[in-house]
Formats: sequence, C-alpha cells, structure tokens
Amino acid sequence: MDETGHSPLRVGRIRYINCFPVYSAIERGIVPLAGELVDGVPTQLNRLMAAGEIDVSVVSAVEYARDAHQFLLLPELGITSDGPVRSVMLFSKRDARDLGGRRVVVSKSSMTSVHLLELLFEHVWKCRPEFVPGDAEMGDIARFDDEPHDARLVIGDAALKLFDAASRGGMWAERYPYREDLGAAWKAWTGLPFVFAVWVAQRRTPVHASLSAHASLIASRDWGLQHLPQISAQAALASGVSVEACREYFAGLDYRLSYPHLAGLTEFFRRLVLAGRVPDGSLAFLPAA
Ligand SMILES: C=C(O[C@@H]1C=C(C(=O)O)C=C[C@H]1O)C(=O)O
Repeated sequence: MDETGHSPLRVGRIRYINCFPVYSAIERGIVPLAGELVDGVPTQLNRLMAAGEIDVSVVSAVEYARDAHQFLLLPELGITSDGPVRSVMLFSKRDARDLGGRRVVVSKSSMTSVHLLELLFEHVWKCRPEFVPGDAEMGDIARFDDEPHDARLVIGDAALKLFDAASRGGMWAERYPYREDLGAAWKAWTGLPFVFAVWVAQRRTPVHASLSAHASLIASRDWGLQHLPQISAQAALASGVSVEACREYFAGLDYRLSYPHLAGLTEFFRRLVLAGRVPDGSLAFLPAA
C-alpha cells in the first residue's frame, strides 16, 4: 500500500530476451513506470493474470482468448513475427509428418505455441503425436536426453540457443536433424503474421492506471526499437546467444499490433474456436490513451 491506500500496480514481464526491447527503457529508468515489475515465464504470468494477482501483463495470446471476459487488450503492442520467429521451434528426430503416435514433449512454459503446434499437426502435417508436457528452459537443456522423446517444442531463450547452435552444425544438428520454426509454418499455412503474445489489463484495474502503464510500455518499446544494437549486446550476455543472432532475432520480431497482426490473431482464434479449444469471443481493447 502507498500513502493513498492503493497497492502499487503490478506489471508482468516475461524473463526472456524477447521482452528486452519493450522493458529496457523502463528498467534503465529512462521511461518511468508507475508500478512494479513481476517476472515469470509465460505460463506463470498467464496464471497470475487469470487469478487477478497482477494488473497488467504480457501473456500468451491464447490466455487472452480463454479469459477475455476478464481482460482488455493493450493497443499497438504484441510479440509477433511475419514468418520465421527463431524462438518457437519444434526440434525433431524425424520429419514432422512422421511423428504420428510418437512422443512430442511440449514446453510447460508455453500456452500459445502448444496450441499452434497442435493445429499444425492436425491441419498441415496431418498426423497425431502423443503430447507430453516437459521442462524446457535454458537450465533444462542438459537433461533433455533423460526423457525419451521424438521431438520437443521449445520456446524463448532456450529455443534461440538451440536453434543458433544447431544452425552451426555439430551435436544439436545431429540430435535434431528436423527443425520446424512455428512462425514460418503458420505463415506458410495461412499467409498471415502470427501473434505469440499480447499485453492485457484486468478490466477491474482503474482505467487511468492501465492507461498509464500502457503509455510507459509504448514509450519504452519505442526507445528499445531505436536502441537495438545496445539491447542486442545486453541480450547476448543474458542468453549466451551470439550478438549477431540476437540482432537477427530482434529484426525478425515485430512489437506492434496493427491490422495484419490482428488478422493473424483473429484467424488463430477462429481456428481454436472451431477446434473447441477456446470460447468464442471478440477482441476488446483498452481505450487508447
Ligand atoms: C516468441 C515467443 O513468444 C512467446 C510464446 C508464448 C507461448 O507460447 O505461450 C508466450 C509468450 C511469448 O514469450 C517466445 O517465447 O519465444
């Protein structure tokens, strides 16, 4: 509680480098944020938002679709790619079309990409593997072999690290000779960009507080996009991925939420509704500042 009797606004941040361009100016104190940051992997932030324990957060796009009645989308902000994303990857020992009945371990940190993967298997690769949730963060990579599997869905920094390593050949290229980038697979299937994550506010959070957080996030994102070389160097240190790979990664991500992104998001939700995975709903936005 502060002196006015209000609890400070709690703002979620994914601890992957994909959020560096959005939060770096806030972290550096260049852009003020009237609130405190709460870090987590996507599924942790999804749970905190669903439980009403934080006010504003980046969440898996699917989390918005599941609990839309409770949230408002923040305009003009998302984690999207129009083609390859590099950090949402299926690493596989065989061709995706040959994974029917095989064991596919999916990252427990992800919600959106797990649903996207299931759609791709059903409609594009046309086979039905057995999906098993598993740990797939950076610290888990060394234990990947302990658990029998034919393919693995990995997201975030861990995916970027494996993708970067496998692209240079060597052990990871041999272990997973088949690699599917889910952003690229969605684009090839639908012709649209894909929205992996969105920012949402609780409907019950006072609008002026959500608007203030939104304005800070937009200003911080704008600063971040103007300072990508600096942020790429910081991301390389944090992730152990080369600076060049971080630079290419940020160049492939788009942090806006404009019409083509909304078309991609709507198409994804439409397919999830058809599959009975999320309730039918519409997109409701926080009124723009
Ligand atoms: C691009 C990414 O997008 C993400 C994928 C998410 C998901 O699969 O639920 C959620 C948030 C984002 O971090 C990534 O994590 O690499």
